[in-house]
Amino acid sequence: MGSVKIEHLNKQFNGNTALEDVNLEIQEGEFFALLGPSGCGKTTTMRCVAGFETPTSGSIFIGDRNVNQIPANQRNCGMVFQSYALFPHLNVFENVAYSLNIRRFYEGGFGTKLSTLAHLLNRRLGKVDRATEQKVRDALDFVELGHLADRLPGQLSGGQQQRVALARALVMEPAVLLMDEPLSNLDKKLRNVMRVTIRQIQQKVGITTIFVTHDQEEAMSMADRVAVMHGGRLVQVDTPTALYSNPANKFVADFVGSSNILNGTVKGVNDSGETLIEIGDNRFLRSTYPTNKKDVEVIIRPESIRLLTSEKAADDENILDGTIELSTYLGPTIRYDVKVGELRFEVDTVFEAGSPILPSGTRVKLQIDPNRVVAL
Ligand SMILES: Nc1ncnc2c1ncn2[C@@H]1O[C@H](COP(=O)(O)OP(=O)(O)OP(=O)(O)O)[C@@H](O)[C@H]1O
Repeated sequence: MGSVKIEHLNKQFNGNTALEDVNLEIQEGEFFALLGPSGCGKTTTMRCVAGFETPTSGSIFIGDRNVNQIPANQRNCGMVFQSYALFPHLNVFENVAYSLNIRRFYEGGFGTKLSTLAHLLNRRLGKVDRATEQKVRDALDFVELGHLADRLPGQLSGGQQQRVALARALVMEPAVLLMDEPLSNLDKKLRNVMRVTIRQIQQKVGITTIFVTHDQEEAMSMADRVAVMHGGRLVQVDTPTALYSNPANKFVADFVGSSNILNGTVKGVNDSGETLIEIGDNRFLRSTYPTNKKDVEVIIRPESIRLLTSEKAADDENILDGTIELSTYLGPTIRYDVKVGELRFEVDTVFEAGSPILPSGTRVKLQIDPNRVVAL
């Protein structure tokens, strides 16, 4: 069983809190991302699961088993790191075979220990018997590196090295795969390719995976569910779509995608049950988002705003008059910075070939769907 449960996990380093009451349940086969800025506790959470860090308090279960007292090498977790951590003097095949040999050493009887040690002394730890050779070949074929089995890591690209690291973790058939910023050393294009590769491999194997990243795009595009962390605490655990459309607070809204965040005052509820919010400058927005607060933070995604150039647009609370201050061409989209009185909005529109990019100074109207106005 590869499910993971974390209960009331706390971790302090020299009296400083790194994790505070972290509670998580990760389902078997789930691809789960831990997302947050540097220092928020992602790696510490993962290291506690792996057994490299001892919790100050709290419990960790892998399947039904409480693993608090179980050493790292018996937790059946596969690890993939940012740095690949391959042995430079062993070829690809030997690197993948390494962990199998180590297990053989620990689990084998005296004779096996002796023969594995002999390999070690000969610096031929990668050599395996026929029974395990097939496993290594299968793992390499799985990550499509069978043809490079004889290469040294230094003769591979970053993406290929990371696939070797993945094969080395998977060959052990772990219950849980733990990946700590595995794509951070790769350039953007390769990162995008590797996201798809890792996700496809994970789905094929069906292995429970915990993936640590500070890159929201990475987490959102790969994971079934994402836990957003901040200051050692879990802020929100949700599917990528729910995180994006219903952020629990300003931190999540800001960290996951870009947002227009305004201070608002709730003025009442109209006949349709919509909340009427004053956003300053005697301007109002209607929101279908229920709130019982008076002072709220209004969150609107840049792509939730329609930019109208027609003077004829009907007057409505949710149509604001503004002026374009800056137009930025981003390839598939155009980002407009629009001034509305003292307020500023970022608006994303889809770029259509042949249609003009509106220049600074253009008078526009911003139409905001009440369903897309989040009030927190
Ligand atoms: N071995 C350690 N000794 C002391 N403090 C530590 C140790 N490991 C982590 N910390 C502290 O615990 C906090 C959480 O660190 P952690 O590495 O888990 O964060 P992170 O979210 O993974 O950050 P990053 O994305 O930069 O790796 C940080 O304040 C860090 O300085």
